[in-house]
Amino acid sequence: MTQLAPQPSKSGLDRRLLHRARGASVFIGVCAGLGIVRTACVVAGAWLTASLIAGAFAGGRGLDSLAPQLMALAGVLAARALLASVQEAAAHRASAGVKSGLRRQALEQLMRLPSGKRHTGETAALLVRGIDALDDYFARYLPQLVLAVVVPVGVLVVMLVAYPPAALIVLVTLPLIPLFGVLIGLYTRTRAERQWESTSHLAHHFADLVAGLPTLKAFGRASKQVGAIEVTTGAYRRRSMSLLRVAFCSALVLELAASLSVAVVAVTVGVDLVSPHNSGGGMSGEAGLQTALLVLILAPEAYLPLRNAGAHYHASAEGLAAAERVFAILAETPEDAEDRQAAPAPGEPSNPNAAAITAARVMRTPLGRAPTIMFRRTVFAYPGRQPLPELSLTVPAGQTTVLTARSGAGKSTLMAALVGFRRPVSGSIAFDDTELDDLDLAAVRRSIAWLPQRPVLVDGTVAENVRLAVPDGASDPAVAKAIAAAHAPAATRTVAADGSGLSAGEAARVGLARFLLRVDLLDPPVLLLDEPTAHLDGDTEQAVLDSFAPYRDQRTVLIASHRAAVRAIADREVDW
Ligand SMILES: Nc1ncnc2c1ncn2[C@@H]1O[C@H](COP(=O)(O)OP(=O)(O)OP(=O)(O)O)[C@@H](O)[C@H]1O
Repeated sequence: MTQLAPQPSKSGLDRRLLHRARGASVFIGVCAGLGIVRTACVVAGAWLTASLIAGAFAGGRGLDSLAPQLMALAGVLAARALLASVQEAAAHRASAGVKSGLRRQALEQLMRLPSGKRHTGETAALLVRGIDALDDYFARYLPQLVLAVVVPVGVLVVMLVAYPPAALIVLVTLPLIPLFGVLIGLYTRTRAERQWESTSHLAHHFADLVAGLPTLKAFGRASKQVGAIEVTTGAYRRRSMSLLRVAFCSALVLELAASLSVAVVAVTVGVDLVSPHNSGGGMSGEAGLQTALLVLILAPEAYLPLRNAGAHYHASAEGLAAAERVFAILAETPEDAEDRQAAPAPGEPSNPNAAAITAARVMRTPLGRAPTIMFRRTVFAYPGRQPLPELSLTVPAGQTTVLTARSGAGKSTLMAALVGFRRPVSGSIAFDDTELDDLDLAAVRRSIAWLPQRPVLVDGTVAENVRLAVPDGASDPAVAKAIAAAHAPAATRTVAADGSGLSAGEAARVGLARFLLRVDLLDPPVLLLDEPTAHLDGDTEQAVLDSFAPYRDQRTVLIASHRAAVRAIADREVDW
């Protein structure tokens, strides 16, 4: 089983994030390049400012002789501003690329994993707001982190040449900033995780509440939810404030450490300037003042990027916590997801063959024409429930088999297992003589048309809903043919995702039209229909079954139904 627990990045540089993000290494290279130019600008700006002030005050030079230096200083300041905006633009571009890449990978992975117990609201919050929060990491923290390496080194080298005692003080005090930063960061990380938990919980709660609002109103319970929302939002507020508190305190600590260090440098330089013989620094006259000013201007610049990196780390903590969860999804295998959704309750049997089955999985060709389907001593189990009774069943090739077992016996579960959305905890499922676990699941799914008991609808027209049957889309005439055969509502009628706008029978017929379109266009050899006529009146049911008759020919058809009209078309009925 894959480790799903978050793995904190100790360095503040999340390697998995950079590895996953295509173009991130180019971005870091650009940041480093810009950082070197920026360091040169910082040093040049400091040197020009120092020589201007020293020239004017100690050298007594006029505006005419200082004009070239003033022009150069203006040029350096303009270049610095330009660099900052280029860096900002590059950072936002890189961040947008990383975010869309992560979203795409996560969505593709979610499509590959079996539908399970993942909460829609929580997943939506993770993929939208969570990934958006990475902006702070890529657009702010990462560039500062690169600057925090490049700028202090450049500044230290210049200070070492200009005035070694100040360089020594900066060298000794500079590590205090990252040290405090790491200590505070470790503390913040847990809080950021908790904060993200609150965000997910809130999103999940709201999504559930909105979905269930009609039912709550019908039972007069809607107003009671106000209290529950107050509790959830209260927890969210408290955690946000606690995270902000830590962020403010951390900024204060880093600011204090940097200010005290600069003060020590200033005192040393000041003392040396006043009494040059005391330290042997030889700071006197215009040159001495220029050196002193250069050191005083450069000293805060050495600490600034580190302080900024510390501050931006807090802003990026939420994005990093969300990224951990995205990585957990990306690391998940279909077996993990199934374990999560079908883990046997304590005391229930587990599937001892699971590891062997996974290891032996091989890619085979799609199913042959109308295969025989066999369930051999198959047991399904849902978490916290008694396993369903063991089932052995043969669905003969090219025939229509109707399952008439009682409600709750496991008919829908069995169909979901044939398309790989459920795995038995013991026993096996085979198409002809090949076990499902030895077949390529994607190919198996292409060979099956499945009409679930409650077809999923999306916001849009009936035609758009029907067209979802095939990945590559379908022509208007093909959609119209399927709609007519299923006696579904007009193609232009609008449908809401919750089914409102259509009666239950009409929604079922939209699902049926989608199913028939898939059969028409993909010609799958296996058809699974779960209660296809449950909401239809007798006449419509008969008309739908008549339209369906040609599709049954030469295919292995499995239908779950108790309806007499459906049972009448069966070659075989099975009850258990
Ligand atoms: N997601 C789930 N979590 C927990 N238990 C489940 C889940 N889905 C189904 N079950 C349980 O598994 C059993 C079989 O359910 P299933 O829907 O397969 O039965 P069915 O024969 O299709 O029922 P019906 O004829 O009413 O549609 C039931 O007891 C049901 O409560």
